[in-house]
Amino acid sequence: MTRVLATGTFDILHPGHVYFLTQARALGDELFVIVARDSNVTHKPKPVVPEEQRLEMVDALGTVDKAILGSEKDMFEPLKEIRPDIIALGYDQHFDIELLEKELTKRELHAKVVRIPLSKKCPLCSTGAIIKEALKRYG
Ligand SMILES: Cc1cc2nc3c(=O)[nH]c(=O)nc-3n(C[C@H](O)[C@H](O)[C@H](O)COP(=O)(O)O)c2cc1C
Ligand SMILES: Nc1ncnc2c1ncn2[C@@H]1O[C@H](COP(=O)(O)OP(=O)(O)OP(=O)(O)O)[C@@H](O)[C@H]1O
Repeated sequence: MTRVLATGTFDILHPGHVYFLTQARALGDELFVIVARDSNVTHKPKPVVPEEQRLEMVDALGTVDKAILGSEKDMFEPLKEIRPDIIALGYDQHFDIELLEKELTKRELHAKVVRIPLSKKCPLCSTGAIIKEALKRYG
């Protein structure tokens, strides 16, 4: 069994997320997802949807075998239990593949890190774009 791990904020689900998770799932036999904690989303505006609700939506997707909320303190903590064979990174996730693999090896975790490309064009395949459109109409 090849276990794949995908991570992300997943604030306001859209087909880009479905594409990312479907591609990640296709890399192995089962897909685990770590949903980012509200307190850790500092690289962009805070999520509109609270973490428990983001988790509930991701966990309900057919492609996802198990979704959990990440650690608030240490991103490597949940990996000790999940022990993924492959980690799928999104096209815009700010991690360097080599550096991440080195940090994993240091902790005796031996996952291959793979980057999933951007999906083909779709009108609102970005949480930021959905929020902008909603503000234009209702703001
Ligand atoms: C291997 C790995 C483990 C992660 N573990 C956590 C975690 O435990 N808690 C958390 O809040 N974020 C964790 N993250 C970070 C986020 O889930 C997410 O990748 C990050 O916020 C950037 O993605 P985004 O642009 O979708 O928000 C982890 C990321 C990676 C690559
Ligand atoms: N259109 C897309 N194609 C492929 N992957 C995507 C797409 N949109 C999001 N993802 C991936 O899904 C994961 C979670 O995405 P995230 O929660 O950052 O949403 P987002 O729509 O990219 O947000 P924002 O628009 O605020 O940057 C990330 O790994 C991201 O790269």
